[in-house]
Amino acid sequence: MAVIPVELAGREYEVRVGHGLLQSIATEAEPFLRKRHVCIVADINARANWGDAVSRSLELAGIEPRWFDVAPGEASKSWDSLACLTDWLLAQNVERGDHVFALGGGVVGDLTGFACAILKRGCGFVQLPTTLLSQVDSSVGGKTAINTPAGKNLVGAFHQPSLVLADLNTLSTLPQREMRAGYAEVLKYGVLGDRGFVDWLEEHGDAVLGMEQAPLEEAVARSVSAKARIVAEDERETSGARALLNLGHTFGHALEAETGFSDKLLHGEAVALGMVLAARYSARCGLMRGEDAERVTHAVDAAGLPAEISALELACSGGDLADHMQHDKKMDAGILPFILLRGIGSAFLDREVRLEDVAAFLDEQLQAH
Ligand SMILES: NC(=O)c1ccc[n+]([C@@H]2O[C@H](COP(=O)([O-])OP(=O)(O)OC[C@H]3O[C@@H](n4cnc5c(N)ncnc54)[C@H](O)[C@@H]3O)[C@@H](O)[C@H]2O)c1
Ligand SMILES: O=C(O)C(=O)C[C@@H](O)[C@H](O)[C@H](O)COP(=O)(O)O
Ligand SMILES: [Zn+2]
Repeated sequence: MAVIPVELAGREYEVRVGHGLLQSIATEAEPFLRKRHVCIVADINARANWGDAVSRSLELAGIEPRWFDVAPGEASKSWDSLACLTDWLLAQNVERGDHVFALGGGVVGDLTGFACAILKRGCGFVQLPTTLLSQVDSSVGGKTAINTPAGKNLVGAFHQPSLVLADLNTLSTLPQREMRAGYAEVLKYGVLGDRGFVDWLEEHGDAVLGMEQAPLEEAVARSVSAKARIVAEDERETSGARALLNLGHTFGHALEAETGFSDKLLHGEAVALGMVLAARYSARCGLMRGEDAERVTHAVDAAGLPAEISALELACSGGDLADHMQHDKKMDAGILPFILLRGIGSAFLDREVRLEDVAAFLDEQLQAH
């Protein structure tokens, strides 16, 4: 098992990455189980596959699990779900000192984390991520949110979990498409700040996607360590360091909005395509060599992720996509900083980008091929 600390000003929590953590959850999470029952917010597919293991461990320790089911999909990151969940948590008499557990992917983690941020002005929570994406990214760092019709994650809070248990066994039931989507965020850590990790993924990516034990554990642990380092440096995305984790997301969130947060494009797929667009735009601006942009495109394509926006056959213009970007949370005094690349492993925040130029670039990309 790998144990990665997330060190914040004055506090710290652990991300544990390993096999079989859920079947000993009562021991792993013992300090956060202070009553004879615990509230668990669960994605229904995660619960169907892994709920019994969790229940068994808790019940053996004399703790009753109380379940709140969440339907799969982005639609659950909504005001309606948040209202139902907070009402249910209140009905369970959750107190500020209690911990609510989130079992599932990023949707359940983001929704539960936000509910816990506002419940009685803040109660504890523990992340039990069951998708590759949530293990390497969303369960760590305390960004919690729901979507609104105006865009992605537009209402939320920073609220850190007290513990993250990433049980790699849970990935054995994850559909391959979801594995690939999570792999996009793994690749992101390399492209934004660790060229050596990109080299490693080029060699071991297939083994990671094939869920071979050692490479999978290494990929998850390296990703979590990269995220923990950045979050420790800039917990609330104020200095610019954390904004680099948004590589591919300015494009990606616009694509998710344009496709209605639907299954047509999963978050990880949008990020993969967004990374390709950020790399190509960087090359077009003369910031990065064209061959490095091609290398990013190839890494995305080789993982079975979408690399060409034209293939989505969107009925929109570059300007429409740029309009979605107006809601981006990085927008500052009318300027939207973009995360661009000087090379693989060298992302930076560019405040000089003109949205009209991005729109023109996207028009070219929408028509290419
Ligand atoms: N807070 C953050 O820092 C952060 C970071 C990255 C992404 N996100 C958010 O995370 C969300 C995407 O998360 P995701 O990719 O985990 O998607 P998800 O939560 O929608 O889960 C993906 C699918 O996998 C199923 N599933 C989950 N675990 C399973 C398992 N073990 N076996 C079988 N099926 C399982 C779910 O039912 C769902 O259909 C997006 O909303 C994104 O915005 C947040
Ligand atoms: O943790 C972060 O910081 C990230 O940016 C991680 C992203 O992968 C994640 O999708 C995040 O939710 C996007 O943040 P947002 O602030 O653009 O909503
Ligand atoms: Zn993301």
